Amino acid sequence: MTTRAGFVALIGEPNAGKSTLLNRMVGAKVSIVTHKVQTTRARIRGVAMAGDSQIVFVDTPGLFRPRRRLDRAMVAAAWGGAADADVIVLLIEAHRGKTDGVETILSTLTEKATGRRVVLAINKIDRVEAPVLLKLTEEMNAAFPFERTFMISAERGYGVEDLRDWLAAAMPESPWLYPEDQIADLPMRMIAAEMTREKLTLRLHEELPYQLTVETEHWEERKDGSARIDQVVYVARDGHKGIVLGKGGETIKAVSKAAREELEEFMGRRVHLFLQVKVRPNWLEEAERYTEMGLDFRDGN
Ligand SMILES: Nc1nc2c(ncn2[C@@H]2O[C@H](COP(=O)(O)OP(=O)(O)OP(=O)(O)O)[C@@H](O)[C@H]2O)c(=O)[nH]1
Repeated sequence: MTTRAGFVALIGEPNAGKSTLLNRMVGAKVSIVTHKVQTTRARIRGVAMAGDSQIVFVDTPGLFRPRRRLDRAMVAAAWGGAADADVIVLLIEAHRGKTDGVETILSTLTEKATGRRVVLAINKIDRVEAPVLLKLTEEMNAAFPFERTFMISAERGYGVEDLRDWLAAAMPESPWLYPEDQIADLPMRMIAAEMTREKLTLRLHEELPYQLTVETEHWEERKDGSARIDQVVYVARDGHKGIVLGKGGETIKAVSKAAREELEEFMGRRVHLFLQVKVRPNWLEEAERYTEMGLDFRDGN
């Protein structure tokens, strides 16, 4: 079996129907959760399986309305995400047509996405007559060389399968990027890890050890409707462990409580959060240090 896997950046103005479309392509559970993510930080919005292809949809938070400095950084990151994607899908609304917002996106695409695979999806076709749709298609294709144009109604499901199948075939040959049994809760796992990381940052400020990462290792749905979440905070050195734990475990306890409260609010149910701090040295850096000392670490000398 030849498997395919890759990244798709779904871009468009707010309200274009991105969440609705993802719902259709990925499955309700994931998108309901990720709808709120639009305004947060997680990059992966959902993973769709189609035949032997795995399509990973990446988020473009705050792409077109940069207000504050943070937003501008996010826009840059979002474009980074779009530019790295195997395919970019621009979603527009049939009845609103080529708005100012769409024109801004088109000029950014022209500037940053030349040579990329970009397709157009005109959504909400249930709201317009055929001639309007044809005129819009012409107008859009005159403005940018889209590889394909899809006409869809995300809400009613028209044309969504065609788009998904096309994307599936457009993915590069590759092993799957995520194990199938993790796909459903992958975005939630990442969001949960981000929340803990944010609480650590808030608490430690500049003391926050570099190379600190948070991973959600285990996620268990309990019969009583609550979730048990186990996370590991990885630090690069033993000394960093003490900083994260704090005196008598004070810091990690406060972080855990704050993260749990935010998760409970986000998920609308009870959460049991367990944090562990582990040292995971940066092997590459270690290897380089050894190499500098004349030892070839990688050969096991
Ligand atoms: N008529 C019609 N309405 C649609 C269609 N697809 C989405 N909508 C509606 O458009 C609105 C916006 O859809 P969302 O999926 O929330 O849009 P979004 O792009 O994710 O919005 P943001 O999260 O704000 O960026 C909702 O009220 C949807 O019900 C469609 O095919 N036809």
